[in-house]
Amino acid sequence: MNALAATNRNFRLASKLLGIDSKLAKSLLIPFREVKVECTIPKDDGSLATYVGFRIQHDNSRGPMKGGIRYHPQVETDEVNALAQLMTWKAAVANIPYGGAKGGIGCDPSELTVSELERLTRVFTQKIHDLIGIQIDVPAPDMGTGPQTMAWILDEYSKFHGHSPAIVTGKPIDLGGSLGRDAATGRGVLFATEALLNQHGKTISGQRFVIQGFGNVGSWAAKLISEKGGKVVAVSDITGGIKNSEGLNIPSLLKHSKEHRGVRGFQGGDPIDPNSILLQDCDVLIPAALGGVINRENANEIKAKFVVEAANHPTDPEADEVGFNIFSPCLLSIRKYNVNHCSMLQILKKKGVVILPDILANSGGVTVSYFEWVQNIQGFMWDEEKVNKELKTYMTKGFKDVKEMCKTHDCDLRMGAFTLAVNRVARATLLRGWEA
Ligand SMILES: NC(=O)C1=CN([C@@H]2O[C@H](COP(=O)(O)OP(=O)(O)OC[C@H]3O[C@@H](n4cnc5c(N)ncnc54)[C@H](O)[C@@H]3O)[C@@H](O)[C@H]2O)C=CC1
Ligand SMILES: O=C(O)CCC(=O)C(=O)O
Repeated sequence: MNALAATNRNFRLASKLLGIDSKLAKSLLIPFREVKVECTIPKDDGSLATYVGFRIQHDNSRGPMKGGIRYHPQVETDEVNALAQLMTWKAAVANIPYGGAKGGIGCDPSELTVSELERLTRVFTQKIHDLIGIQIDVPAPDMGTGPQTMAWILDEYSKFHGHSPAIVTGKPIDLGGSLGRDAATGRGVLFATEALLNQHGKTISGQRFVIQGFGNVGSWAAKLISEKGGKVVAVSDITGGIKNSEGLNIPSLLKHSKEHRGVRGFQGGDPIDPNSILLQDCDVLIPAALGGVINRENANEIKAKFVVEAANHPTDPEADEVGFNIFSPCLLSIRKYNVNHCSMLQILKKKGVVILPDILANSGGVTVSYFEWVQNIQGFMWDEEKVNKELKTYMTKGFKDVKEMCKTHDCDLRMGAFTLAVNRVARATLLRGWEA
């Protein structure tokens, strides 16, 4: 299922559970603004190249819109729309005062030089600078981007609007970035996983973890989990996969990955086909790369007991469902019975796999982005201990709030997170008098 259809499906299920009428549901679903820009830059060899950029702003009822900028060949309208909508729900689950947005450029950053990336980022910023703003829409890093990308956006934006550190988060510390933002999504994944395991009478230590993706999120999650005594038995990235049933030495793997730009060739384990990573034997599977990777083709073969969604929408609803589509009468006339009936058909659930959904599991990144924005606005820097302590408080509260919604609506964690989020955004929308 395409990313947008999948996200819309989760939204519709949640609004039915909440009893939201179709008029309000429509105004919650339709994006505020969708921008597509052509970015033409000179390449280092003197030729010209054009890349398509997007900024999609989904909702601002709870505050300025917030969300990352992704550089990846698969960036296109529906994907960015889905990611923007997920940001709205994620910020609401975390209970931070933001709406949702997402952006990106359809390009392969590994094929561009640093100076080409800088020119592309600056042209993209020139095209969207009047649509973003400290109280309007605040970008951040996502796949294929990082602190340097944010520094270029900050600099280009500041040429038009004066020095504006709060225009982006996830920027370098020297330009007003927050201590702890780099690690925040991975650290949030650790806190959320701890909360989940504790509910099941388990701790991080003693569990075997498999992680897909060894970039910002995957590598920090691996580091923090292994420091807590978790055994990371396999990881993969775009370059390859590596496995060691005794547990990989994560500090050595991090060093190798930095030096060789990927995990391939690491000597502390056996190489595996990266396409087999999700099927490796483990207790906790952490997809931390692309969307839609757990799908009806592989869901039956997943051996993990827990899936912690560090990536955005890694689980295709077709992995949750068999012969179940969003137009089925079962969903159109949904009642609690029908949701349970439909969930009976879910592959992963039938296997007893517990899924910690993305909008909760990876909300640590945007939460510390919020702390960064607050620090910039106040002109006062927090120490890292305070950042990490506050992050733990937010992640633990998010988990508790989601569990309460699960109890109220007798639903799984994904629907618990969606009902929590949609309810909060719906309340803000109604209070503002924005119902369509
Ligand atoms: N950076 C952040 O703060 C946040 C990121 N996320 C999500 O986490 C996921 C990862 O993002 P980042 O770590 O920031 O990106 P990144 O660009 O730092 O790392 C991406 C990783 O995925 C790997 N990868 C790409 N294609 C792959 C494939 N086909 N198979 C295996 N590995 C593959 C890359 O080699 C790299 O290791 C994305 O879904 C992103 O939207 C979610 C919340 C916040
Ligand atoms: O830090 C942020 O503002 C957004 C991070 C992001 O893009 C995400 O959570 O998917």
